[in-house]
Amino acid sequence: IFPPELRFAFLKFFNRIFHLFSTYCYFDITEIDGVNTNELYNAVQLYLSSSVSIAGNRLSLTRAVNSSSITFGLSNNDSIVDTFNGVTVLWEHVVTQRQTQTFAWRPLPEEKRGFTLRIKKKDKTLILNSYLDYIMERANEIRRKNQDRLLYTNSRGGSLDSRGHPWESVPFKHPSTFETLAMDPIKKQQIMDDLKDFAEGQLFYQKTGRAWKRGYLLYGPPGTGKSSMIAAMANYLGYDIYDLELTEVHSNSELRKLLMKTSSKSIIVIEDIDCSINLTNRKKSGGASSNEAAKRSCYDPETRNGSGSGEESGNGNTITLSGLLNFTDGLWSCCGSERIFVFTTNHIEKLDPALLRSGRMDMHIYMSYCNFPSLKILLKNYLGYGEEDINDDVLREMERVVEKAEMTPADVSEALIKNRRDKEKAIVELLEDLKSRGEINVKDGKLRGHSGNLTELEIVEEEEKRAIDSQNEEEDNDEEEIELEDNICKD
Ligand SMILES: Nc1ncnc2c1ncn2[C@@H]1O[C@H](COP(=O)(O)OP(=O)(O)OP(=O)(O)O)[C@@H](O)[C@H]1O
Ligand SMILES: [Mg+2]
Repeated sequence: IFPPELRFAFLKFFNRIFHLFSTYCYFDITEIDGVNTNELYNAVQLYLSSSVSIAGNRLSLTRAVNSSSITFGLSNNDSIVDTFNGVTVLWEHVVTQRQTQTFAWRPLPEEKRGFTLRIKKKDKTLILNSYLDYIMERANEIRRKNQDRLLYTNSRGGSLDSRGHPWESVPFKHPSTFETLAMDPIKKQQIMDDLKDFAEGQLFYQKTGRAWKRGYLLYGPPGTGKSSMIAAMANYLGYDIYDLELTEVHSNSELRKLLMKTSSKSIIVIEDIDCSINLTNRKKSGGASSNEAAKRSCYDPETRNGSGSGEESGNGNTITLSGLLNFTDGLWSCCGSERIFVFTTNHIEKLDPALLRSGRMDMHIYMSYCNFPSLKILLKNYLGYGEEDINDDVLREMERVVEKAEMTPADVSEALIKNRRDKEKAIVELLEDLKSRGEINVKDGKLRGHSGNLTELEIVEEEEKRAIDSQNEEEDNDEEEIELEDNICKD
């Protein structure tokens, strides 16, 4: 009887009256917002999956790509009650059929899915924002926990994939953990505490005005567990790893782009930093002592202060140390947060002292040859033997010779794997091996501890001191060079 316009206006009016007097307000979170996927929808789905109990009558089960576990979800048109800060809310999963599409850039799913959140009007201002933030955070946490770590590499040499990403990823399933890592337990605990403080330190970093990042320099002979330590860190914190191949990066700006495309909660690794690129002669490159170079640097602010992005030309690879330091330390390092930088090297003395200066890399970790505490961890890992399972004399003998032998944990692991079927034989052969290597080292005077009376800690300190001394010398030379440059400029 009524014309449709009138009917529509009446319904609208009625709806308004209804909402005016209703004690609830409703929020729709649709799966697809226009043509884009709505991140909040996925987050809510994941978040609710942690609150839905398996006891429900009808649940939807999903297992995402790269995920190692199954998540439960609300099935169609089901609802669930949740509480946050003492406020109760209701979530409903709404699924309706989509009307047939006439034209679309991208085919949309046939079903229109969404969540409706019902909150009491009086609670809306109290919780809405913080509740949604909390959901996003929880969802990220669940995602990280469910998903296997990812290992990213830039080995494609600067080319981008179809989505414009310079990084290529593979699932990362390294079994190394701090438990299996053979090193001094006290040092290990310090590193674990440091990592934990970092991961939980958002407020601290905010309060102190520091960028939320941390740098570790791992150094020591090959086979002492530097790469294993990185894997253990990633497994401990649940972070992804970005393995940065510096030789594949052609300029400082490319390095910056790579950094911008890394996600937070990740470890950015540069392995063998001394070998991957010649970063030592940053100011001397191109013969800076010649007049011509000095003149050029006078007019080129980037070369002059050594801290600009300084894309130098000439050799094919124009990435510079200042570019790298900007990457880890400068303003660019702060785009994104919660990042850990790890550099590894076998020769700390070859590194530019600028990298070693205090504040650059927050922690310098020396991965040493196998000592007695690490040996005990390896025996436990590979043979399942605790101290009580090994003959006391054998154990004391091992303790006496292990440091002289200068065997890396990789060598010891090899020796133990070889005889893992016959544990007694493994112990005997390992002891023989340790003894014979120790004797050879003492005979050749190879052990610095014997010839120069230095302990391991002193050796480490000596190496770092030598590196920093050489930096001071270099700075003196640089000052002379700059004076020369200034004179040339004045002329
Ligand atoms: N500290 C350690 N604890 C447990 N296993 C270790 C340790 N160090 C080495 N290993 C064993 O030796 C193998 C090689 O170690 P890793 O690759 O971590 O050494 P690295 O220090 O990174 O060597 P490189 O300097 O050559 O890269 C590992 O697969 C691991 O099984
Ligand atoms: Mg390694």
